[in-house]
Amino acid sequence: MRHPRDFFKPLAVGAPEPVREIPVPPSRMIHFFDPSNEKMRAKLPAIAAKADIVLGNLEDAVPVDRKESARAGLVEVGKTADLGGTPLWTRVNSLESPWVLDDITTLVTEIGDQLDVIMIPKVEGAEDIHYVDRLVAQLEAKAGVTRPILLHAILETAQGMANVEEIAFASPRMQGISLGPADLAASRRMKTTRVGGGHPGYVSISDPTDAEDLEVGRVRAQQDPWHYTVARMVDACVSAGILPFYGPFGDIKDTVACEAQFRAAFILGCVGTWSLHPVQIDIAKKVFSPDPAEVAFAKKIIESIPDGKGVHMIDGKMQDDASWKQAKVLVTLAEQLAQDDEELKAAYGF
Ligand SMILES: CC(C)(COP(=O)(O)OP(=O)(O)OC[C@H]1O[C@@H](n2cnc3c(N)ncnc32)[C@H](O)[C@@H]1OP(=O)(O)O)[C@@H](O)C(=O)NCCC(=O)NCCSC(=O)C[C@H](O)C(=O)O
Ligand SMILES: [Mg+2]
Repeated sequence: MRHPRDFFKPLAVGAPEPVREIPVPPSRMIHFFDPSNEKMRAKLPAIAAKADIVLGNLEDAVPVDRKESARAGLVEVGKTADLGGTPLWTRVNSLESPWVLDDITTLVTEIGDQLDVIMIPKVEGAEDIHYVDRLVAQLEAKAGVTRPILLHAILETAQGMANVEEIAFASPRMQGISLGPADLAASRRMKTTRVGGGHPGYVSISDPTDAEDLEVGRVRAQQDPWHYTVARMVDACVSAGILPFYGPFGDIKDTVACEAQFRAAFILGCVGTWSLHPVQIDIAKKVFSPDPAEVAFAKKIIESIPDGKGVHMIDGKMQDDASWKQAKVLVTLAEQLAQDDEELKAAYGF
């Protein structure tokens, strides 16, 4: 284990100094695009104008015969596309794959100053992050990259889940963690073919209203199979000072269920999610920007309790030091998002 005092020294001579605080720009959605797809590359400036973050995906969903062209396409994006200041991320291939070394080497040396975050799939423990951390530092030094590239882990194996805390604390480069529900479901041998979201078999059932007939009057409600995982990921991230994200929702046509899944993650503490299709950008924006009515009530709490202490009744509800802090979370997020968004500024009354 590294000595805490060494944590902020570069891991290679000439690499930029590690960051002390993780930057928190609007991060409501990480929009995935396939850089081997010329049409998607051409549309990227328009997508970047709407999305908080754009991510060139090199891993799953990119066919084997397009791995090289996806990498080259992302280099072209980094060198030529006008993203108007929207952060550019990548998801590289997994660490056991034959492509990842070339992914990281090419991207850091060719477009290291354009790349904000490298997302690492299927992270199983701190050792995976340590490997990438040192490699990226060596490449940053070689290429003269001026600010450190951050790392983001995807939780998508049972082993990774068991080690989520050590992953979150593994390096000062750690920016955040996302849930990878498809790979995680497979790793855990969960019985679902869905990419995120609920399942009609995962339900709670009310008691029967007729003791003789067990079918009568019983209400079934689908539960969220990702509740435990997301909550644990949020705790690991917050305790390490990094950002938790939900992941993909694969049923692109079911915008209603997508919104419900995103909202559950938002309420549990996630700062954002992935969008796989342009339609999911607007859903994420709506869900991960706090509701103006809640923000108005939170502002009322803060205004009514200027020192944030003691017990108060506001609109019939008890408020105290702790609920003042809850209100602060909502208002701080709303203020941050409203800075670059006139519509939200008006909606929140700032
Ligand atoms: C899911 C898709 C394959 C659907 O694509 P398509 O059938 O082409 O959808 P549409 O016809 O509705 O598309 C309309 C137009 O929008 C463009 N489009 C579609 N998706 C994107 C996008 N992500 N970014 C930019 N533009 C997009 C289409 O080109 C159409 O354009 P036009 O013809 O000009 O009108 C597709 O959306 C897609 O490939 N999405 C990304 C999928 C992806 O990245 N998957 C990997 C992440 S999820 C994962 O890996 C699982 C995870 O790791 C885990 O373990 O859980
Ligand atoms: Mg995956």
